[in-house]
Amino acid sequence: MTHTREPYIALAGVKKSFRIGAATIPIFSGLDLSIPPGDFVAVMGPSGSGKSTLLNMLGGIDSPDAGEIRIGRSHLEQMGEGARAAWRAHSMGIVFQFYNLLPMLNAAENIELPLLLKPLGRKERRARVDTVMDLVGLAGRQRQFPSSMSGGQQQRVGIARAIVGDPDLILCDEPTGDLDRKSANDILEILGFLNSELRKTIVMVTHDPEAAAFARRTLTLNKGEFTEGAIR
Ligand SMILES: Nc1ncnc2c1ncn2[C@@H]1O[C@H](COP(=O)(O)OP(=O)(O)OP(=O)(O)O)[C@@H](O)[C@H]1O
Repeated sequence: MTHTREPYIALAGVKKSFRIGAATIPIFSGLDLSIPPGDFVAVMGPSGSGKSTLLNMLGGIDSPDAGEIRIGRSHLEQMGEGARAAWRAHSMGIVFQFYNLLPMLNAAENIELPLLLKPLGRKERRARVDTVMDLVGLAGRQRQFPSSMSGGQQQRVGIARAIVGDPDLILCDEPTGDLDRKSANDILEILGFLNSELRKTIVMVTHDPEAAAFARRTLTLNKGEFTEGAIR
């Protein structure tokens, strides 16, 4: 039996700049990154260093100007918008700082949303929603609306929605940025469980060194380059 040590996420020579009027603002001019399957990586770095831009490119929401972004067997930089949308629907889930829940839908309906893109019957969808709600500690709260939930509970809904399609990759953009310490740690423990028990690969952008300590590895992004470890 051969053991491959292929990275799960591989960025090579990624270039990205934004144009504002006549000015071009370079963000990355040759970014490399290698993340093995099943890792839990915290990405730190000063404001404006490109953390959200990186996450958007890993999620196939934004594309690089040049270079390669491979996730699993998929070369995102070679895909058109339609193929990337299909890849997003099957391969990754995103957890946002401010939850991004739809206020007119209850918890179960919010979590069910990504499944509506899949060929699943209503019964199967509801069974999967119940399973992930149990997993994040929201059993029995199916009919509760986001407006009546605490921040920590809303983020549990956000995580359940991210994992209901069973993606290999979870991207988190400041997932605890809106939470008190206790709720933040509860959320980070759930992410840790998803990583260690369900083998999800997690990339989490955070400003919080205590949050980063829950990851297996911390990278700091600064001036277009990664360095190993947290900001000192
Ligand atoms: N769509 C865009 N158009 C123009 N400039 C952009 C765009 N998106 C990001 N930028 C610029 O790119 C740089 C990196 O932004 P990004 O949001 O990725 O940084 P960040 O590290 O996530 O910052 P923060 O920690 O403040 O969230 C910033 O200078 C930002 O102004």
